[in-house]
Amino acid sequence: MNSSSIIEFKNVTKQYDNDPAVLDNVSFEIERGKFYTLLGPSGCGKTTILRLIAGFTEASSGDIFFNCERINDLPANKRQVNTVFQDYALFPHLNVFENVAFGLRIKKWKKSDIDEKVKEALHFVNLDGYETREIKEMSGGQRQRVAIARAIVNEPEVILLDEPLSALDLKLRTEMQYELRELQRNLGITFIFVTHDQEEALAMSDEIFVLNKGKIEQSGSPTDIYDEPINRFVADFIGESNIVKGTMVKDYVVQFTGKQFECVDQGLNENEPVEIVIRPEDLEITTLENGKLQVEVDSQLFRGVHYELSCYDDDGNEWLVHSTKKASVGEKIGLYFDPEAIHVMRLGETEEEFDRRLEAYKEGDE
Ligand SMILES: Nc1ncnc2c1ncn2[C@@H]1O[C@H](COP(=O)(O)OP(=O)(O)OP(=O)(O)O)[C@@H](O)[C@H]1O
Repeated sequence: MNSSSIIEFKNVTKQYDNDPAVLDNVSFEIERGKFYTLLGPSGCGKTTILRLIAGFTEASSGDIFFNCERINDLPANKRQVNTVFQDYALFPHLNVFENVAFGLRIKKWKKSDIDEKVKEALHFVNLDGYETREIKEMSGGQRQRVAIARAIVNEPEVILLDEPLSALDLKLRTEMQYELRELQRNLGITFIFVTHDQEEALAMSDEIFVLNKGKIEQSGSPTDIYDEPINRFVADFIGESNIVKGTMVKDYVVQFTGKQFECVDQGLNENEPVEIVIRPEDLEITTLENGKLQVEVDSQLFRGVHYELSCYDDDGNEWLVHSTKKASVGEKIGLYFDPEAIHVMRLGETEEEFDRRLEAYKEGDE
């Protein structure tokens, strides 16, 4: 275990009865003081990972470490973690102060210490002066803050947050994203946040784990995951993408749609079949002659900041384009892109193989 790691999963599997594994031989490390996000579609196992860390459920096999100690058999109340649930799980009959103080009262803290700690926690979440308010008199965003205050008052080493923003409307949700991120930086506590919203994950995290069907497909920083998705699932799940089949002709040359293009990838085999990702915002509308691809515009929507065009090439591949320029439906246009805009994905590449290739690519960049 790395010395900066606080949690480690080693080959952890979770299975209910004879059903397929909900988590399938999952291994990862969580470093102290960072903001992690578990991202993936419904049912992929995100909450199960949180429950295993919190001690609300047991692993079927594998080892879970906390500060280098194996904690598989440690009861939930002995673990240095607190959970903020999706519905906040506040006590409706207690006021704000008592909700936050609850854990400290159970630990039989002195009244004066409780007063001080609760005030401090409420200050951290911008709820000074709300001590005597009833929970039912609080808005969704305020309830969320009470739930966070209740988690931080125990000074856990790790806070687990299970879709804590999903009940909020879009504007409040965006505000709370900033606040949560700020709070995590100020507290320096490790946050493990669960969401199925990729934009939220990209905006908030130091590290993202992308999960699918009980496995981690890819882990890395938001930019690594967005710019260099390991496979079709990650590319599709994180933002919109154009994905086509191609062939790596040789280092720095890739072929797709029957043409060869300069790219920045190297280290793959000659003539290896690959998949190509180009993000819609990396495609520029230009004249037919100046385009690297020639397409016909099938539909166009105004999205406020940009136009979203759906276009087709002669082979029937769809190309999504996000552009501040507009075109006309039925018009034939050219699409231009830089070599850096082409992301090459190896078919069936493991995360280790991919990481080695990403490192080599980054070193070549420096
Ligand atoms: N107690 C249980 N018994 C049987 N199956 C369970 C149990 N708890 C969870 N599961 C199954 O485990 C799988 C993963 O569930 P989990 O709650 O971890 O997913 P999730 O990624 O958090 O999904 P969501 O975003 O919908 O909350 C699901 O298929 C779920 O039905």
